[in-house]
Amino acid sequence: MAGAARVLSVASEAVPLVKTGGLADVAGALPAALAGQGWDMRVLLPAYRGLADRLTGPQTIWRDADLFGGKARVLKGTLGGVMFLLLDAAHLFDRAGGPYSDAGRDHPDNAERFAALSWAAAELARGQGTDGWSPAILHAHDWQAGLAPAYLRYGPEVPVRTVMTVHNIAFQGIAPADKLAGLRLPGWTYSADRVEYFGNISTLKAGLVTADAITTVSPTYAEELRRPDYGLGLEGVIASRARDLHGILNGVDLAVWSPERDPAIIPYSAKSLKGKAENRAALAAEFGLSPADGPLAIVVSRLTDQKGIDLLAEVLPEFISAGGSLAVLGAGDPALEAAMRQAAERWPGRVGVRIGYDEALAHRMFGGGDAVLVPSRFEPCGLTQMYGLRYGTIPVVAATGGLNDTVIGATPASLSARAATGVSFHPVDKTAFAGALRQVSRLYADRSGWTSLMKRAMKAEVGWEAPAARYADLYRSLLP
Ligand SMILES: Nc1ncnc2c1ncn2[C@@H]1O[C@H](COP(=O)(O)OP(=O)(O)O[C@H]2O[C@H](CO)[C@@H](O)[C@H](O)[C@H]2O)[C@@H](O)[C@H]1O
Repeated sequence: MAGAARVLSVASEAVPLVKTGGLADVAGALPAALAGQGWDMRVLLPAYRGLADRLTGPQTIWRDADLFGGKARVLKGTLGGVMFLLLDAAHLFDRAGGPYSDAGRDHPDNAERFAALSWAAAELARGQGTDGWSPAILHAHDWQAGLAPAYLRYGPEVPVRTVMTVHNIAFQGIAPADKLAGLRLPGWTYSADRVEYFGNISTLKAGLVTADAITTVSPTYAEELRRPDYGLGLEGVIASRARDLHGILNGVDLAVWSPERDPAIIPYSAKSLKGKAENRAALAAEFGLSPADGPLAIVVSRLTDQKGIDLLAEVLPEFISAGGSLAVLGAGDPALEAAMRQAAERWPGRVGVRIGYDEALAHRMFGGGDAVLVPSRFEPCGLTQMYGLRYGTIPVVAATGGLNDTVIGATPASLSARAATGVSFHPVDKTAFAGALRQVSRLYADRSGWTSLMKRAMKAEVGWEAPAARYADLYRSLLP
């Protein structure tokens, strides 16, 4: 590359600073991978409470006396080799709770909070930073950054190209129409081909109609998004931009997710699987399980409808009576949390549940589990099935979205061709899921067949190198 091209990536969460889900994994690891391939990357995030203290050598590079109702500045600093920019605006981000909610209730001013993030991104893209750095490309992630390409498009022209990535179209950044001026959108943008969406404003739609290119996180999801049952109201917008839409699979950060060097577990590899058995015993003990002869399955997930956790509750009786055991880590919908707790009470020693969010425990679960269950109704990409591949924790997935693109389901043909890396089922319902679990129990009973399956899974390419190269190609295609 002639001189490192500059890219400003904008998101509401990114590892290692703040994470509530897969968006953070991607918004943190993709820029790091691209920086490794020679791109000059910066990642803009809100400075939620306490975050600014974690940057090394923070420097102020932008100030605003009134950013949606208060003083703001952008701090620049590095962390883990990545250049982060933090939008420090106490009236918007220095508060109790998580990035989006506190005690289960959304922050009431989320529209303004993330409009402010997008506004600051657009200002930096316009060269307003005081350190002389301005990007050639602005890369916006999900609805929280959707207004950034819109502010650029609807304001004075600048030579900055924009990319909008959809990690989950179910979150659309809906705000009431009367917030238009409050969100600094000109009146004329309230039309069906701009930010208006069924009588409201959608910040995701704003990004989708204004960005130069759109990406989503798997080829199958890119196809699915054109259909009403997956596009969830935005299918028309997606279809109208089909030529600019790219499905690029996520990767896994192999520095964090590799059984050979994971400090949370006893290390093992495809060549030496001994540690896996020790991790399994430790995991069973940690969850108070005494597994029978069948597989020890794990679930690490938000407990929501999207993730098909209600189906899990329905198929458990048969799986348990066939000798399976289950360890669940997750949080989310109170009814699904309760269903998981009930399962643990009903099958003590066979089902163990931890409600909460625990990164280290997630590592121990992938280290010790035999199979990871991902029965999602829709899944833009999904990361846990890829962790499963890496750790030889066989993914059992619904054949949708990225699950379909990353796991080769076991069939007589794929098994005899030695291509299978997991088990997949379709349609996403109780009957098909139960059938998949029967298949898992059968495959597991054949110990040498299961070991071959594990070894093959562990060799699947799931790192960031190839996906980052695809983003790099896309960026290059946009540059003048
Ligand atoms: N209780 C818990 N404790 C510890 N860790 C937990 C946890 N619950 C979840 N996690 C972790 O959070 C991440 C979840 O990522 P996913 O990609 O599976 O789904 P998510 O729906 O959040 O992401 C959305 O964005 C990503 C990124 O593009 C897409 O892959 C995905 O399909 C889309 O729905 C994983 O790293 C997982 O290990």
